[in-house]
Amino acid sequence: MSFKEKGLLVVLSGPSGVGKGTVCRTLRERGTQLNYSISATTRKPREGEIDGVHYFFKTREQFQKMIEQEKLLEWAEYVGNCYGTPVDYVHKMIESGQDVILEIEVQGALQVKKKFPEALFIFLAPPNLDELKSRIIGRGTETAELIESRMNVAKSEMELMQNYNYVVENDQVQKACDRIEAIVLAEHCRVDRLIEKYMNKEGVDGK
Ligand SMILES: Nc1nc2c(ncn2[C@@H]2O[C@H](COP(=O)(O)OP(=O)(O)O)[C@@H](O)[C@H]2O)c(=O)[nH]1
Ligand SMILES: Nc1ncnc2c1ncn2[C@@H]1O[C@H](COP(=O)(O)OP(=O)(O)O)[C@@H](O)[C@H]1O
Repeated sequence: MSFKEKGLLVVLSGPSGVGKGTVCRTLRERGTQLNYSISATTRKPREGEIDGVHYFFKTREQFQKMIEQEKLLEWAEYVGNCYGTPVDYVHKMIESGQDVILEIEVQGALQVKKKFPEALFIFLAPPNLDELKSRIIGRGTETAELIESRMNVAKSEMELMQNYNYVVENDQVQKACDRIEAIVLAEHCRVDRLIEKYMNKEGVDGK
């Protein structure tokens, strides 16, 4: 009989343009054992984005229905569009012992904290705000007006980092990924996570 352990829910958030998408993609390329939740959004697809791969693209009405039917673990309106995490995927993975990572903005992360206080909250921080702006401009996906909106949101988002367990600076992508992998590994070894697993009668007594 083997010991049972639930999967870990990792919430990675931080301001737009800090590099969340890049870091998640790099973790995936490295083969890090994390499952990536695909969010629903009312945002229009960018060039190259595929429905069901990058996001589940929804109309406002469809998104509203998902909220009413309690299909979202959390959701938030961000710079004029709605984004939310489908709850079923997260539960299925965690219950079957697999880790899940959510790449979401800060308001949604705070909602997850209320529902899943045992999740691991990591705030990805830019080296400074000038660098953040350069990254958003460099990505070339936003108009000048949207860049300003995202920068204004970013400044208030930075103040919410105190709600997180860890802050990881994304100065260099590979270093940021090393830090995240180390944090996730350490989290798996925490006594308060493992005590139930090892002290569970079924697990201890079973041969
Ligand atoms: N709360 C919440 N935020 C999300 C979700 N999916 C994506 N986001 C966040 O929404 C923000 C905007 O996403 P997007 O338009 O794809 O732009 P980008 O991530 O800045 O390239 C980012 O901060 C994402 O992390 C979600 O399911 N819930
Ligand atoms: N550590 C880094 N150093 C320099 N540029 C970076 C770094 N991380 C990400 N970038 C660049 O910054 C831009 C925004 O990154 P992205 O992953 O889209 O951010 P987010 O998902 O947080 O909005 C992209 O052009 C990306 O290539």
